[in-house]
Amino acid sequence: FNIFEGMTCHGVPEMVIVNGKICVDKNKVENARVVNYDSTLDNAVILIENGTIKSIGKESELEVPQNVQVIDAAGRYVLPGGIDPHTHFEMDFDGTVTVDDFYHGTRAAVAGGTTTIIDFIIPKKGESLLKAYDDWRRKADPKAVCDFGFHCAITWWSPSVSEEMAILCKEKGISSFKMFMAYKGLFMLNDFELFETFERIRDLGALAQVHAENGDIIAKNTEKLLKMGLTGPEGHQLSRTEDVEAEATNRACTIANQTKCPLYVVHVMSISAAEEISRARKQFGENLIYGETLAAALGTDGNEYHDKCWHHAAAHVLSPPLRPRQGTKETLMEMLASNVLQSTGSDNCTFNKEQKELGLKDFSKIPNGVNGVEDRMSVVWEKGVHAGKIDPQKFVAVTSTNAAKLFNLYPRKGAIAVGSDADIVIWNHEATRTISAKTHHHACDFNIFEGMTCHGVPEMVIVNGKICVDKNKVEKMSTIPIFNPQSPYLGLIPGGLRVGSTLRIQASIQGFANRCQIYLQSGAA
Ligand SMILES: C[C@@H](CNC(N)=O)C(=O)O
Ligand SMILES: [Zn+2]
Ligand SMILES: [Zn+2]
Repeated sequence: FNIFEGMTCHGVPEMVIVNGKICVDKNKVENARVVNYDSTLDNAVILIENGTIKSIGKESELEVPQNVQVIDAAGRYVLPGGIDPHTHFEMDFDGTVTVDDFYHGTRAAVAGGTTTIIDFIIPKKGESLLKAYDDWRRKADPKAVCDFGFHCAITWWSPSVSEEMAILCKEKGISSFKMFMAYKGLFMLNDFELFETFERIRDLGALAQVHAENGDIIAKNTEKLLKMGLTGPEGHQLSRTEDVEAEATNRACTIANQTKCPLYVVHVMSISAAEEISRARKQFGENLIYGETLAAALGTDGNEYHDKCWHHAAAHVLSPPLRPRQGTKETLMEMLASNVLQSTGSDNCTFNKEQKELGLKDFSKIPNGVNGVEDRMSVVWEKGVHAGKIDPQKFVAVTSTNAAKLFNLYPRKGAIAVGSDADIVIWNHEATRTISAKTHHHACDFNIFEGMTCHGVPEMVIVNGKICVDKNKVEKMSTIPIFNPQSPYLGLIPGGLRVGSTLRIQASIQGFANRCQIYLQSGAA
């Protein structure tokens, strides 16, 4: 009942800004060119209400409610918010912590057009996975300004780990586990353990991920190079050349095939490793093997390790390393175009100058990791769409939808569709931006894309229906909400089964059912 029923009033709030966040809950995007991974719709209108996409269509087909805030998207692409499936905010790496915490990291993500991130819970060897989960939630919940999910790393193996994996799947919505084949003594598992973790992951209906480098070869090479007196950052790449990454990629794909466990190879950094994935997908099936590359691998290369400035070279140290091989960036983009690789992450794992100096005398002590979560979308647009290698639909696939499908977020995330979350980017494909640590939103003091000019700028970023970045209109508004009061943790749909390149998602009873369409492969049970 409304006591003012039928009363007509002058004075309508067109925009309500709370703590710098435009909070009006009804938006209408018009004159939109809506691009999903499989379709493009011109002159479309999107109605958003309470954080969800209410309807999409031509103006004449829709009932536009009162006091709706109108956003004109004429001349722009309207894309699903980016999903970055690989970040490490506030992560302890061998005794030092990444400087991008969940506030700076998610703020940088949203500033660049990414509206969902999936970070990694990394238990120490011997540590309970459930305790590590709680630790990461304590870090993320109070600070994240966009939705987030988690993968969990398996850094040691025992019956208790196996047990806790099931609890993470069933009660916490974790549906992917990462094993390290490198970082000997810190995170690394041996082949016997890999085999058993893959079997467990298969039985849980989850997805295995690997960091594919041969950790034993790296350890021996590091010893040799340091003994020869080669301590600089160039030693990092020399200790783990492409073949060391390709060998482990091959081995992981073999174990996936032997155990029939679906595998997603993270941060594919070389042509050799990508070729292994191409072969494995042909030999073992495209439903079993998936691959991800990084903005870093698409936007820069291993020649940076020979820079005369030690800090510049050390700032580019991550694992697997950037490759000096001519044509690597272009080939990895072609592998995305031809669906040998399915997604792009950032592996955002940032350390400042003083932290990188831990390796001043020994390259193996340089904390591994670089930035990428803010610039990933623009780098992929510049090296992909603007370079004529992929079209806007494929851009959506590799920066958002494929990750949503692989990690059980689709169609809630990764689509502009009725019922999906209103995570939307208004993308100006003609505008350019020049990347710099002076203007980025990261907490770190270095940007590996410094000076790079990219076509493709997120002019407006809408997160769960709230305008969080608005480059053109409300200048004074803080570009990102101070923090998101309710915890935006995405309890992923547990136990999603992967059938083919789409997912058959078991609708969970926890209320996703009405949002989650069941995709049954033709002929699937
Ligand atoms: C530890 C983490 C980030 N660092 C990196 N990739 O060098 C990873 O290996 O993914
Ligand atoms: Zn890794
Ligand atoms: Zn990583």
